[in-house]
Amino acid sequence: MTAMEAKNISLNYGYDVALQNISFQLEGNKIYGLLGRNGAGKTSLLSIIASFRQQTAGALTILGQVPFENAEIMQQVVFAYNKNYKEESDKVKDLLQGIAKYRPNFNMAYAEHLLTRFQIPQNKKMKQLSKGMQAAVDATIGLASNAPITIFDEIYAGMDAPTRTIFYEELLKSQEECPRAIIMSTHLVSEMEYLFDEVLILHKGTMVLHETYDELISKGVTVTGRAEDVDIFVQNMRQLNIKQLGGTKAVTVYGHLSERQYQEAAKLGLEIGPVALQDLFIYLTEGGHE
Ligand SMILES: Nc1ncnc2c1ncn2[C@@H]1O[C@H](COP(=O)(O)OP(=O)(O)OP(=O)(O)O)[C@@H](O)[C@H]1O
Repeated sequence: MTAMEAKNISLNYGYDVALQNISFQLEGNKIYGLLGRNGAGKTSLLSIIASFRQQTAGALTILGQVPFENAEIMQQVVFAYNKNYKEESDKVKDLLQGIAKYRPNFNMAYAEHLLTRFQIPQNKKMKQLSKGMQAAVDATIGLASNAPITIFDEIYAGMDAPTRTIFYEELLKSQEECPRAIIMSTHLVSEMEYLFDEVLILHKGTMVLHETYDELISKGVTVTGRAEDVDIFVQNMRQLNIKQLGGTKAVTVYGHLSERQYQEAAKLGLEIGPVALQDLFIYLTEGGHE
């Protein structure tokens, strides 16, 4: 089922072009990783999906309808981002109760379970929580809303590693119980890649890639073995990453290996392993492939 469709979306801020001719579809039961370097346009795109902004050109539909100023559809989208709670005197539990009122699928029992796991005191005022704790409340709102389109815009950066791990665990569990389209923009590519069913890469306001995680990861391999043998094997290939430890070298290359290359690698005793999404991401957004 198509949960969202963008057709030739563009966004200008005055004379600045932030998004150019973006088209893609999201299905209702997948986790999407939205990657892009600083200023690529991720937040701009997510704000349009959440109806915080309107595109300059192009068409967007959510569950078959135009979302902008459409109250019914806006309830179906939750946009979790690092909100500024400096002035927020509401206690955590009151904030959640307020949100639950206009979110038809909000699961308060689950929200309470999440707050307990994140060790957030529910009776504290929002403005009295630390940045990381506020981010955990943003994550709680995003997960407990059970919205068909759930967006997390880089909310993880302020969370410490144990909190992020709890968030990832809960995200996967919650997606299994209540599948939806989840879009996560991130810079934490290597620690989050296992979450993604599909990956979208924005670069300078254009969508340079939208593929399943498995397709994307098959675009490269890592060749490991004796340094001299690896050097000869990869000499005519596009090298994305090189690591050397003593006489052993691991080189990540872009492209598929032929059957003959696999045989040659085996003869040389080279190990062929997967590519890290992070290496592909850096390569695809460095301009090296253009
Ligand atoms: N309110 C605004 N007014 C003018 N230009 C803006 C505005 N918001 C964003 N931009 C510009 O639009 C472009 C895309 O910004 P956006 O915030 O969408 O990128 P991003 O991919 O989310 O970046 P980051 O990873 O750094 O958060 C940038 O060139 C930015 O300077």
